Amino acid sequence: MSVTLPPLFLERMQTLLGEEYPDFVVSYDHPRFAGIRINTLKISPEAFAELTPFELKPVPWCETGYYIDEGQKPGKHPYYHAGLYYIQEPSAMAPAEALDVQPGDRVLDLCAAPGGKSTQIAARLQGQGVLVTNDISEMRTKALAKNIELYGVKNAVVLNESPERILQAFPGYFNKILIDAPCSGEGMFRKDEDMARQWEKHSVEVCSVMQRDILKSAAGMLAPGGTIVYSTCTFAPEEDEAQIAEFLTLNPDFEVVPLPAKWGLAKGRPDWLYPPYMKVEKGEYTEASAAQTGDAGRLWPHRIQGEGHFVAVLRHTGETGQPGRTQSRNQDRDFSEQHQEEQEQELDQGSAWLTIQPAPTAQSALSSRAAKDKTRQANKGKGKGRGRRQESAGAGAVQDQQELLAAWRLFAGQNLSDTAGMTGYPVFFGTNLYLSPLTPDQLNGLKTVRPGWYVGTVKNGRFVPGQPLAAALKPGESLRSVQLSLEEGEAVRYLKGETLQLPESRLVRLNDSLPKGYVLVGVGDYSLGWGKWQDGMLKNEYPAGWRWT
Ligand SMILES: C[S@@+](CC[C@H](N)C(=O)[O-])C[C@H]1O[C@@H](n2cnc3c(N)ncnc32)[C@H](O)[C@@H]1O
Repeated sequence: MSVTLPPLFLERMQTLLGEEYPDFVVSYDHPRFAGIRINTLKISPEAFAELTPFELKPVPWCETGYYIDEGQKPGKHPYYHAGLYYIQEPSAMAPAEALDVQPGDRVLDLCAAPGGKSTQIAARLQGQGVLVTNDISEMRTKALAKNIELYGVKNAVVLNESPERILQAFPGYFNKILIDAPCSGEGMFRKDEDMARQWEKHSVEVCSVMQRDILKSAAGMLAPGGTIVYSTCTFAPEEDEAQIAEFLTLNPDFEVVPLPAKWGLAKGRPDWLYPPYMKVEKGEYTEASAAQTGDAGRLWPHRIQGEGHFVAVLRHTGETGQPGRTQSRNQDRDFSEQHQEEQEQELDQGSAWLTIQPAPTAQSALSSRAAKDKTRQANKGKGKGRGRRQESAGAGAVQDQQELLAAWRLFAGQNLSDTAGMTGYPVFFGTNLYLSPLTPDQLNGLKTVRPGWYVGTVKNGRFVPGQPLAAALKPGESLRSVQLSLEEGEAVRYLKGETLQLPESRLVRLNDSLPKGYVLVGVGDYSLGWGKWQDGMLKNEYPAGWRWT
């Protein structure tokens, strides 16, 4: 066996798996499986198949997932920097698929860093609805925020909170919740030998306690009729079936939705709820709850091509639209419908939701009465306090915010086409402007890493567009764009931060825009970042922290 596995782990797996055990153990001698998932916010799987440099083989349980051969370097390609795919272990693609996210849903990803499943959820939302993505680890939320930005997600809020505190802000709010729980990681041993070295029986017990608490908070945040997907990358029944059996015993208004009996997915194991080494008395769970754990799914490394996962789909049996089980602020019927209605009502009442229509000229952007009125409305009540990291907005700050919005409108008018979908609640962090799918009040008091889509900031009185703005735009949405070549190494030179010589004839210009100014730079049709063109030179605006090294 190429991986050294903890003896106690092997002993327990032998007890559990019996006749299947030899196949399970032999699977650790095989090479691990690597995969990529196509980011459909940027490209369709069909279009990617036309340009891919990799040999692709479909992952059966994920329409956008593909196996790639070990040894290929998908992280070292300009298409990776264009956010065309996420590098993801194939069995880890199953939980977000099981959540069956639809455009317009309100989704919470509670244990989300570094963002594999959040980017998958965002692609399913297609920019409609809300994704609140959270992780308790401040350090890990940095990678999460970067991935949300790289993959061109416009409608996500990134939090660094405990589930209990999110529950206080969002009781009964979400119709889909993913808990990709912290776990003892037994399914990671082949991929990451450190996990095997750090495993000890104790970690199963510690993780079980965390998982129970997270499930409890999630139940309180789910709207009637909603769905929670609970997943782990471990095989220990204490962290898998036992969590589900206990949850159902405590929450009889939930049921397990069976996973499809195909693709080599195995069923959950109710018979593992009382193995000799687990400290539970028979009868701890109701019979119905115990039986339902059989409808959960297990991905085994000796049965499928992947490292292993446990997935349970928990559906609240209450009717969507009925008064909530919790004191929900939002007991609604159809989420996309409601979200749209709320926005329209707010617009009617002249309140905060903002649709930035790029203004045709500088003058009209600044003098537009309507724009000024809306700005005033957008800033109403801003002094009441917001996300912990947000600046408190005194009179000076409100003035700054009005100037920031005016600068943004001016930038949008001079640089973006009217096909660019620029909508959201304006949220200000100092001089940084975000467009958020949630109101500032909804984020009030929460430790917010990104309140929404970062569009830019003001420096020396001028609007400087953000990298996430570029990452989420398509070439036709910017008045100036350029397609750099892959073969001649232009794209890599841009990604390394070089200034490029570029004749004016290479610029694609819309609406008679002048050549001088911000240019959306792409590899082929897929945006990478900003450049500034003047006199045959493309000045590089790709951020230092994102560069190709
Ligand atoms: C399995 S990893 C998540 C992987 C992620 N879903 C993905 O697909 O990229 C589990 C995460 O849970 C986070 N975590 C641990 N305890 C937590 C808690 N109480 N609330 C929220 N997140 C927690 C960890 O920091 C870790 O990033």
